[in-house]
Amino acid sequence: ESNISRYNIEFVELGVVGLGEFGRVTRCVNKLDGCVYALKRSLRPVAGSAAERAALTEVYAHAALGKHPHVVRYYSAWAEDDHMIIQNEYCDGGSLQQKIQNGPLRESELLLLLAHIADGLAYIHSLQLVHMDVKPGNIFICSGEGQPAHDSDDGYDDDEPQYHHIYKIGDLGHVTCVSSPSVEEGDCRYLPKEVLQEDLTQLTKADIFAFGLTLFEAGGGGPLPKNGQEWHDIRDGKLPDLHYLSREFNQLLKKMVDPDPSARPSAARLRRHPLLHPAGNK
Ligand SMILES: Cn1cc(CCO)c2c3c(c(-c4ccccc4Cl)cc21)C(=O)NC3=O
Repeated sequence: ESNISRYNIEFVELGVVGLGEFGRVTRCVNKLDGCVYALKRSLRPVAGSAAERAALTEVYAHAALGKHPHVVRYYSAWAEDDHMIIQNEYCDGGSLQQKIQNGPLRESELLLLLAHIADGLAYIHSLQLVHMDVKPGNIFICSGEGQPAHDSDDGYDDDEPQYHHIYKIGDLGHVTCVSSPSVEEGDCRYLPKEVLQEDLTQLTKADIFAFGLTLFEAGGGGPLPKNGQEWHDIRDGKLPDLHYLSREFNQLLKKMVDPDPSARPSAARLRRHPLLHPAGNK
């Protein structure tokens, strides 16, 4: 282990924000620009392995996706000491999975999540790419704290930080192109039946399915089954109602997880959904 690593030269570790078989994610400040980043450090995958392809796909996807307000931003990636390191935007509000652990989101919050992630997915799909691992653990929250939402002379006291958090899609390790012959399956709890059956003809709708179950779980419908009869019931369109949510929202969730991928709304359609434009309903 040489300690002249770029990681140690350019960054100071502030804390660990994630640990897993994938490696470890730390919150680091870059000594040069003074900004805080999330750095994932994982064992360098074996040359020629699926893990190496996934690691390269992740970096290619980040480079191709560039900057978007609802996709976690990529800054750099490098290899050292037998490890792979990717430097991304640090989202200070934790993941949606962590937020759900404190209780389900109310409908107004679910609509913000719907608007932001539909926007991010529409962008990814517009580049002929698909995420393939949409789930609460891969959606991160930026508090957006401090940026005054108003200009200075509108009567709001400026020292009051404005809280309006932003949801972003992260972890592009399963990204592939819509016409890809091969797919690295994501988390089976969010996987639609057609992908399991190797029907890869409508991959953007697999992201919509996973996003529908993500919203269902965020609305208190979890925990989701990994297999068995309950898993199949959901794929047969039997998604339980969430009684404290509106009928329209429940109908939308059912459309997003429809057994027929063609019946699911595209991300672009979701962005225009009446639930997101109440004024238009009058
Ligand atoms: C576990 N974990 C916790 C966080 C911080 C949430 O407040 C986190 C982040 C990322 C990632 C991440 C995911 C996949 C690939 C690379 C990274 Cl850095 C993982 C993260 C990432 O890209 N940006 C993050 O904030």
